[in-house]
Amino acid sequence: MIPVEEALQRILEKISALPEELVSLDQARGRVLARPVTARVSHPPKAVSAMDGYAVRAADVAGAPVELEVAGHIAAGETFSAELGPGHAVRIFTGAQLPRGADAIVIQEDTEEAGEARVLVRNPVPKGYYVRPEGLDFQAGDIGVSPGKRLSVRDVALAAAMNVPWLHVYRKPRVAVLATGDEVVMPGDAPGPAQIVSSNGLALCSFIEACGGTALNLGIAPDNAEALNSMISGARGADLLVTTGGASVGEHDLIRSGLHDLRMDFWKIAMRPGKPLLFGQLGEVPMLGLPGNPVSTLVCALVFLRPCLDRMQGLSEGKQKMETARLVEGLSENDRRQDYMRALLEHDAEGGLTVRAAPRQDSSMLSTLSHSTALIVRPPHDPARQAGDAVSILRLDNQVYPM
Ligand SMILES: Nc1nc2c(c(=O)[nH]1)N[C@H]1C(S)=C(S)[C@@H](COP(=O)(O)OP(=O)(O)OC[C@H]3O[C@@H](n4cnc5c(N)ncnc54)[C@H](O)[C@@H]3O)O[C@H]1N2
Ligand code: MOO
Repeated sequence: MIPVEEALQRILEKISALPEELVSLDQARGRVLARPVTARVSHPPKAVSAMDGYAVRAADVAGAPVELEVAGHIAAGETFSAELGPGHAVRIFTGAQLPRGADAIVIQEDTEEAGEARVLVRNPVPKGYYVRPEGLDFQAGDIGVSPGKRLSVRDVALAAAMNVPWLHVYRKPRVAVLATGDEVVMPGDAPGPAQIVSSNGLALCSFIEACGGTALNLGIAPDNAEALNSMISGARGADLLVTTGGASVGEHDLIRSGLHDLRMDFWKIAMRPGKPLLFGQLGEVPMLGLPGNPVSTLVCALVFLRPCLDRMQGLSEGKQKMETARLVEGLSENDRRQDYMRALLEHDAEGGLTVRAAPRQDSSMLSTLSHSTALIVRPPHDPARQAGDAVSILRLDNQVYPM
């Protein structure tokens, strides 16, 4: 059994960033940027008013109250060619460009009409008051978003404002998913008397999509080598193949022994759940063989599949972010497998983070996994722990990237 860290390293050695492609902005959210977003315009392109009111010279209203002559009217989108002379104001609206000579805005609430084309300004305003100077937000040539970032809605908004309608992003990883086993049927089908419903195929597809990949669901292969080889050939051309089930030692477990084109790198790791994990290459396609127990499949997806998807998309992260929490109840000594225990996060009276392991850790129990908010990660041979001891945890609520 090889350690988890070594297994991850050996997997990642075989995974690299996919080529770039160009996408339109409306397809860009959630993709990982491959080249910088560089502003093609400045924002605002010229100084503009931040309020509805009057553009003035601050020096003219220094002795307010004072009356000014209204020399014109500028709405957003209009330009005003004349220069604002001393003793004059121009009626202006939010987003409209300031006339030359104006250096401040008086909001309309602080004015009064004073006859035909005249306005009374009640109070003085400083230079620059309610003026958005040219390039306040960004200047043409500024870098808005740097490569290697997964694009948020805010990044898309910024790229749009920078007038960059197409972005270079890494291609989405295409990941083929094959579930195996005579005992599992597709969700929605009626299970036979000794059958259960397959959760793993759909769970993996949904995990892959949530991590920014495209899942190719190859269905469920029965436990016979011919059908398995035929169905798995559907993964040709994918960037990665993930199987679930059939990875262990039983005579119906065919993933390790029954695949014609498999070149195995390693099998079996010091991890619970997830011991029979397999990694290799099926033809040209890297292949991750996950154990069939549903919790094992998903914990392995978090620990191994997620870093692969990140790397293929050009993200440098990849490593899971560990935190610490104090145990609510003690734990007995760990054996030689790194343990990922399903658990609930809580807070103590002082607001400190605490964690409580689920009473049953059976790797078939999806209900426990679904209700858990964290995994307690215990290294091999971790000694017995008492209530109050600090342990490492992985949060389950923020492991998949925020939408
Ligand atoms: N003698 C031994 N038996 C087992 C060992 C071992 O070392 N020696 N390892 C155990 C461990 S740990 C695990 S994990 C499982 C993994 O076995 P497989 O990867 O071969 O998976 P299966 O045997 O096919 O299935 C295990 C379990 O999961 C259920 N399953 C399978 N596919 C799905 C699916 N798509 N959706 C939901 N549930 C699924 C299946 O019905 C079994 O209950 O092996 C242990 N045995
Ligand atoms: O390692 Mo298995 O994945 O414990 O249940």
